[in-house]
Amino acid sequence: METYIAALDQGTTSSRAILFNRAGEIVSRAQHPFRQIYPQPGWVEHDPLEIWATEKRALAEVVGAAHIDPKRIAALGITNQRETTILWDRSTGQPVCNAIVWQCRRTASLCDTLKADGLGPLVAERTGLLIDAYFSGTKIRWLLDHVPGARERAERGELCAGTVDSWLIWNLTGGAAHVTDYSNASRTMLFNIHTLQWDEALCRALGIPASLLPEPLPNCHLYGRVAPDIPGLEDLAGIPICGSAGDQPAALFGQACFTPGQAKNTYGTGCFTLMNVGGEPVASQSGLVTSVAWSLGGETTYALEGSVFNAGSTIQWLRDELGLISSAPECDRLAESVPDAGGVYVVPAFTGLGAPYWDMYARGTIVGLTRGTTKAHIARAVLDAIAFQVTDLVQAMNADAPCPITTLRVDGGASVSDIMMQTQADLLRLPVDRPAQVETTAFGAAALAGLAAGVWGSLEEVAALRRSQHVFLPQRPQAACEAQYRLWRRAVDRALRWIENDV
Ligand SMILES: Nc1ncnc2c1ncn2[C@@H]1O[C@H](COP(=O)(O)OP(=O)(O)O)[C@@H](O)[C@H]1O
Ligand SMILES: O=P(O)(O)OC[C@H](O)CO
Repeated sequence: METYIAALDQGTTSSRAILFNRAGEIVSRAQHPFRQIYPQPGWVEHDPLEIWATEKRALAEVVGAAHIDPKRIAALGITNQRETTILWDRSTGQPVCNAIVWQCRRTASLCDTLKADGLGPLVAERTGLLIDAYFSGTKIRWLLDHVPGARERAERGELCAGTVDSWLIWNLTGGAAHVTDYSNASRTMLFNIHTLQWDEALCRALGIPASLLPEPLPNCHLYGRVAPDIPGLEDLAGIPICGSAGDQPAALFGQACFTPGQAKNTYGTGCFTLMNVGGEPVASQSGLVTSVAWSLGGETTYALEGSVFNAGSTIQWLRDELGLISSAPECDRLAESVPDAGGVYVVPAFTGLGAPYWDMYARGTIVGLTRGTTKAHIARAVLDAIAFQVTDLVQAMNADAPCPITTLRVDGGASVSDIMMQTQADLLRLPVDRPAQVETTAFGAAALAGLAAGVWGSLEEVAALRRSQHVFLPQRPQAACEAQYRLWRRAVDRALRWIENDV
């Protein structure tokens, strides 16, 4: 009889659920977008109750659509937008305010203070990160400082803090489990990636009581079971929740990058290039960070990572704010209608720039406009910008890693764009390998849960499920690509340090 594995993929712009069978095929899927809340320039929030409601609905729908006996679901895996921070009441389960999203820059000045206080080297050594508003630590601190009564309630042990994995597992287990996995924990700036525990010195430096934090656990682990009384999920009661990872390490896992040196890039709201660097963290000299990718069977695998804050979100901006396109695929069609961007460069530093620049004060810019610039050139420049940013990451990674990347595996919503994938291969001078199944993030979570539940017996079995759909090879002359890349770097210079004070 067929066995199924359910995965929740809680992304920045939508909540998804996917049901996989043992062959790793999608049996059913459901997806619900939710509100992006921008209370001030540079600030981004989500409503935690909306995240839970949309994820719960998606899960109920995938099971309903598959017309299967829910008892055939062997395991539930969770994957999530990382760093986004939620604070909630331990007894009522009610969030104390909106979630602060990973892209939010509100703690930029606090980060400057921590840097000025000389905390940078300790953060790098213990957590593998650098000090930036991106990571959860300063977001928790901000909530404790700004939500009335929060610090007192936290000190009395009345509140829970967590990233979205913690929030979902808490809700799915009816409040029985306040946990996180090592990959998510390692994005907080509070987690020691060597000892796999919360770091007391960093918690103290940020003024965060340890009682607030979830229990950090490995990625294949029985975190809890679906509670019996969740409206809409009654049929799923008792299903073990036994796989969890942040969406980027989950994609690395789902892409079967199990050998050190293998790398992937995910083209979603942002872009995230991760390389499996094996059992020891790598200290980056090039503006990358190191996080726990996963920990299975007592063995921890680390990933070198470059994160770009705005990628697919730039296509959404063309659609929603500028009204230049009515859908993301239309961006491809427009871009394909011109031979190149006509000298236009878009730097989508809407919320600053992440790796390798790490400039919280950069802002977006468009340069190279002429009277002949059309919206097709802008669309093309946006797709180019995404590929340029990934080129920045791969170059940094090649400088840090023991051996250079030989193939880039790709996935994520925007990886369906052929024109962008071709541009990527041209710029990198590398094969860009897109799998048949681009839902690698959800599959990674399902694979972790399926391994824990014994649906799959080994990493080799999981790796055998991956198929390439298309491998893009470099086509354009190298000299032209290099000239274009040099202009990109010049455009980035124009965007850096655009605003000087706190956002
Ligand atoms: N045909 C397309 N061409 C280019 N980009 C696309 C296309 N379809 C979707 N996208 C982009 O993919 C992104 C969504 O990817 P997804 O992996 O679902 O993101 P997330 O997990 O961050 O919510 C959106 O930002 C959207 O602009
Ligand atoms: O929601 P995504 O796929 O853009 O991923 C968000 C990242 O995890 C943020 O670090």
